[in-house]
Amino acid sequence: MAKGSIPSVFIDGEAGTTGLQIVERLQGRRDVQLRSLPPEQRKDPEAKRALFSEVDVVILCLPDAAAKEAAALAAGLGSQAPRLLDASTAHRVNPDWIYGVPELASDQPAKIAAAARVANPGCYPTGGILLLRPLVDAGLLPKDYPVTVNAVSGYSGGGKAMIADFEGGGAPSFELYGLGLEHKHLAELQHYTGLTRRPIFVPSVADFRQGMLVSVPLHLDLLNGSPAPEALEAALAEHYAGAEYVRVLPTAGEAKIEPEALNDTNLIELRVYGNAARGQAVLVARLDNLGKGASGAAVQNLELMLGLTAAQGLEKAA
Ligand SMILES: NC(=O)C1=CN([C@@H]2O[C@H](COP(=O)(O)OP(=O)(O)OC[C@H]3O[C@@H](n4cnc5c(N)ncnc54)[C@H](OP(=O)(O)O)[C@@H]3O)[C@@H](O)[C@H]2O)C=CC1
Ligand SMILES: CC(=O)N[C@@H](CCC(=O)OP(=O)(O)O)C(=O)O
Repeated sequence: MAKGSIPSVFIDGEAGTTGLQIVERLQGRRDVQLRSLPPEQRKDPEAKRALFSEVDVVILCLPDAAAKEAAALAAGLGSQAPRLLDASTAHRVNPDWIYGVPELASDQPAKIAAAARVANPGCYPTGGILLLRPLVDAGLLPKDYPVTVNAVSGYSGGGKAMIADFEGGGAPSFELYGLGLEHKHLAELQHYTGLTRRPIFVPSVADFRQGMLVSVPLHLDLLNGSPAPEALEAALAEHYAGAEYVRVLPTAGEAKIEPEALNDTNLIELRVYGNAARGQAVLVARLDNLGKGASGAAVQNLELMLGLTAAQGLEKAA
């Protein structure tokens, strides 16, 4: 039950890249009351503790260490504790938290709706998991398939520091990274796809602010039943039938795709590029790293947690 007549939300880290975009998405909604701390108190634990006890949900948009501190602070409030929605990497494979990908399985929305603690997914895993999990569940992709996930992100994915680097001219126009093969998203990527073999993940960042492509090359003869590319597309389409924000689209003969088309939306598009004669395919997800990859997903989860509808949110306050 809400602490007031309209559910209240505090965004801890509202001055950061993800936090600001959630504020933008929630501002003016009549069905949510946004609470805030004065800038000089935004890192003050006492001020946070007082506000945490007054609100229904705290959205954590903080670095991992600060997110863990905030979660501990909330836990210390006992029955006054707010529900938490954490945008950081800190709790994504923690069994005490519910993973905030509503499209993961048919019972996931209900789990998110009932959860006291929800971990918003990472931007790259959102693409990788939505591409791969239905193929694993359908028995097409063997769980021990040697999966490689390649991806490119806009530089806002690196938060305020990376934005300053790129916009200040201090960054290269394109760069591969994560080449130590220990990227922080690997744990959730493997856990929620159900893969038993650790995937190889090769992220990259380029000189555009926002947008993302995640791609997975596949050798079709190594999949169960050597499916045609169309069978992979059909399995994805069947899994996401009715999913509001996921579109499974034909490639329509196109052999290229750019990353920015879904910016400022909460949509994700999934495509299967295939060459049946060569027995090869590439799965591609396109999303906004700050939309379905972060802030849009957070608002989608918040709506589930509070029983709000997206349509209500579109009616701005008079
Ligand atoms: N950018 C993206 O595409 C995505 C980011 N995320 C995750 O969201 C979280 C936030 O990232 P992002 O917004 O990009 O990062 P930013 O660096 O842009 O913002 C982080 C904000 O948190 C503030 N902060 C740090 N410590 C505290 C504290 N103890 N109390 C209150 N505020 C604090 C920072 O303040 P100050 O400026 O003073 O340091 C800053 O304003 C991270 O965990 C990130 O991994 C998740 C998905 C995508
Ligand atoms: C371009 C860039 O640096 N991207 C970030 C991921 C952004 C993100 O989604 O991070 P979390 O969801 O885990 O918080 C990175 O690779 O660390």
